[in-house]
Amino acid sequence: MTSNVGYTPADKGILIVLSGPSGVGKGTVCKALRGCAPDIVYSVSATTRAPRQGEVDGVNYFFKTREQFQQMIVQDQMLEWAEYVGNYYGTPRRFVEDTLNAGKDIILEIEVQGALKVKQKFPEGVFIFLLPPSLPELESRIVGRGTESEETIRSRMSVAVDEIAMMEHYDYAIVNDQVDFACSRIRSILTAEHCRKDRMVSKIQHWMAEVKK
Ligand SMILES: Nc1ncnc2c1ncn2[C@@H]1O[C@H](COP(=O)(O)OP(=O)(O)OP(=O)(O)O)[C@@H](O)[C@H]1O
Ligand SMILES: Nc1nc2c(ncn2[C@@H]2O[C@H](COP(=O)(O)O)[C@@H](O)[C@H]2O)c(=O)[nH]1
Repeated sequence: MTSNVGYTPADKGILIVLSGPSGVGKGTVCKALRGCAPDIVYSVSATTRAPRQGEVDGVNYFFKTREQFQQMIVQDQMLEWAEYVGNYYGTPRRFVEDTLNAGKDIILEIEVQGALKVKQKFPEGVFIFLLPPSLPELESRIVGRGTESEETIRSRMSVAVDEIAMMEHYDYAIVNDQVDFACSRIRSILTAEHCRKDRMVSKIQHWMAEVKK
């Protein structure tokens, strides 16, 4: 018999974490998911990194100074946070909790250190790791995006190998060969996760209690 310990009650949303090395296509896949899975809510992270061209505060990230970011940590506003290649990144806690409590699924696009912290708090979450078809293809995607300096690309590529080694802590791994395939695999995972009997237990227990009344 499997235990339902740690599983989200059926009336709560599912927390999905999407990680993968820089340039693998997390942002691109999430953007495509917005079109094909409009019910999923997206968590907007806070960061001390400077905005890239076209990035909008409050949409892509909440852009913060280091002082503001530290203040958010001290005030317990972060579900998790991590330092990645010289900048801080973190997930505002309240929005995630409110979304799950409202019964909606939410996706966090975050790196591996933060993902492990989330896993401690939400072991019932669904942890998905996005892989590149190869390391040369990963490098060519970061370079091709044209947003990073050569030095930053080198740093991100060297972290990438260690990040991929952390894949064992995730529930699913998807190769982002084509964006639409990656999206449909994520949707399939989510459909299956919604059907896990463990997630249904609290609902069934409620029905049983009603019948016994
Ligand atoms: N399946 C794919 N095939 C080819 N190119 C892709 C694919 N997915 C994403 N890309 C391209 O790779 C580059 C990096 O994608 P994206 O910015 O989404 O990566 P990311 O994982 O979010 O990176 P970061 O962690 O640095 O923010 C972009 O130029 C994007 O268009
Ligand atoms: N631990 C967290 N990691 C985050 C968060 N938001 C984004 N990220 C990850 O940081 C790197 C770099 O992002 P970039 O936008 O500078 O390319 C990437 O792996 C993101 O997934 C967060 O809130 N917490």
